[in-house]
Amino acid sequence: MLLRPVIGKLQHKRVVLASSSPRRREILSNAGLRFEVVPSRFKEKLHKGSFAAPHAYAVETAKQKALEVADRMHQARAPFLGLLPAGCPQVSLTPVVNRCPSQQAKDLRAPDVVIGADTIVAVGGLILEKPVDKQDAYRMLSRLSGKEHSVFTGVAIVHCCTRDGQLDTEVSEFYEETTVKFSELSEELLWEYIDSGEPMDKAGGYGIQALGGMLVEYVRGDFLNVVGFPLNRFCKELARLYHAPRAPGTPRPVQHDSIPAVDTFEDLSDGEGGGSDPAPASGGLQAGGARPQAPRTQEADLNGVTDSQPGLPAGLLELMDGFKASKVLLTACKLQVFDVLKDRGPLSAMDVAREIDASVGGTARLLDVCAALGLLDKSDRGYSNTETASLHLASDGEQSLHGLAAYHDGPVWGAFTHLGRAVREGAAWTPEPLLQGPHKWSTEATLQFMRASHGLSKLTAQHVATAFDLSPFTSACHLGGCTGALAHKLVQEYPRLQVTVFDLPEVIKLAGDFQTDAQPSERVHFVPGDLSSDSLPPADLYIFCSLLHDWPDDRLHGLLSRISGSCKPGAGLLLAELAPAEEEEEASGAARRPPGLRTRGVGRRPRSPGQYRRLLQRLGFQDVQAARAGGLLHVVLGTRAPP
Ligand SMILES: O=c1[nH]cc([C@@H]2O[C@H](COP(=O)(O)OP(=O)(O)OP(=O)(O)O)[C@@H](O)[C@H]2O)c(=O)[nH]1
Repeated sequence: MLLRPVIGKLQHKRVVLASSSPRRREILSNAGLRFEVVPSRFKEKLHKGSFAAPHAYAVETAKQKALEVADRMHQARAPFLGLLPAGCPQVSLTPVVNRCPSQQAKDLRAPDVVIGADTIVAVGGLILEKPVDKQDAYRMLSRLSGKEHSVFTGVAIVHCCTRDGQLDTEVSEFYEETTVKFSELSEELLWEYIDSGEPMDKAGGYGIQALGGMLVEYVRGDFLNVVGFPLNRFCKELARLYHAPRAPGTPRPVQHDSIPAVDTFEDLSDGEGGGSDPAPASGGLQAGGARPQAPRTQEADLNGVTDSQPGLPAGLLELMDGFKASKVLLTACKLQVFDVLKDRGPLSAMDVAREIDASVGGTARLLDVCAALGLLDKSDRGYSNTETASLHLASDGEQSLHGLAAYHDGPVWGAFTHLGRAVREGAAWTPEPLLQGPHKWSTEATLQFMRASHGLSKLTAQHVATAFDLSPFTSACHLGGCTGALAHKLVQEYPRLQVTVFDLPEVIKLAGDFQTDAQPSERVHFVPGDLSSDSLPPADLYIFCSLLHDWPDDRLHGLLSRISGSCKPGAGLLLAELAPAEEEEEASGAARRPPGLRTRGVGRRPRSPGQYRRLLQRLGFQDVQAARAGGLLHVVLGTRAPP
């Protein structure tokens, strides 16, 4: 695999993307880079007039963004130290395996590499950034109408290391220019576009990757550079940094004791360290088990002197104390910290303590750790939610995962607290209510499970519904469809589609509590039943979502062959299941997999799309295709062949 070695250069490092841009995150994760996201707080207000050229402004802003994050992460190590027992080494509180997609918690290791970027549009001597309001977007877009302009993205790659408690950084920076020509835009088109809301968080007021693409006559240069990150140039820069032959006596380009010497990279073959090898990130842990960092042997230190001491087992230490960060997050959710701060921050610790009815000292400590984990922002004026916290950790809102947090803090935490007993007795690693079987679930236990499932389904529904064009189907049945979150998304997307939600009677009875639309769709029907024993409602598309990944093979084969047997030729089977850890990490370093809702423990490794494809083909399905759904799931669709 020739593509991987370049990105693979960063594989064993703690890489941080200092950007809130979802586009940058996607570009880099699609390229297989593993990283965390810590948005920069650097205010983009450098004096433009003091730069000789627009690109210099973009590069300097990118650099300041990255340095601010490197510095903050370095500072943020302090609040954790008090949490560790005396004599405990300074290790991460958060194992990679527990990182939720958007929480990107910080840990105690300083980052190895921080990447910052800034995209601007330059036209007629002016620099355009993101519009501040609609009028500003109008001014920008009318300036671009009918003309060519340049898009510059400045990028800074900051290598960090800590010496005697001080942060040392070394910056590589570059920029890329792309020329874009707009068609003449009528007033009507302009306002329609502005009213779509798309321009507001985009440099120059347009998104070339979406509706804005319709305004563009041609592009000269790297398209991804316009979208926000010049991937091609970035890879060349990595290759230059890590491959460049060193003239005798010249310093190594990267001065960091956790980055292998240039010579080491030069020797890497594809199979060894170039990225196709699912070796762990530095000190990181993969779902399914600890993979301690390989001991460091002959690496160069700052002065080029080799150090033959073996490295510390950072991965193991992370694994040992990672649960603390989870508990901090779950506790803050349970105490409604993120609800109190939503739309109201910054608030002092005292104000928050009053609202959550807790001690001031205890609250201040909790808030500090949340800030160090990247869940809250802390300033002189107090604490406020990060965007992620407001979006996913407050209890209201379309993308809230509050229910999932409560489920983990309650039944899942309980099950894992008694893991030793479960192992001794050979019991499943399963929350007590699920263990007893659905007919024994209390209403509250069922509701708690459904809240967790509902949050996760709402988050993934759009991706699943649109991974393939399902418009040829007129009836679908979501098996284990729980609250109907996916069903409602499907009927929104496909106006001809009728969807049946099939789930246990206990679940269906309570599903009505989760309907938020004033007018629930008449095209969604709920049917109670048991997958393993009852006959399935007729449909020309059957769907499973996040249900089967940890089922044993025999049970899975049994169920799918029953479905295959009852499908008419041409009927579809769509499986949207968790991607295996290494695949998901390849696709998205930032989007790490949260524990599956129906995971019976942390046991079975999810199947790959190839495994599902082969299984479906064996069961009589043809034209089996696979697609990725939002970094977390992969979706496989097959059509029943004539017998
Ligand atoms: O065609 C497109 N052009 C630009 C974009 C997006 O625009 C923004 C540019 O803003 P900036 O570089 O300041 O980055 P931010 O979003 O503020 O994130 P940081 O946290 O890194 O400052 C960028 O998101 C581009 O992706 C686009 O989407 N399409």
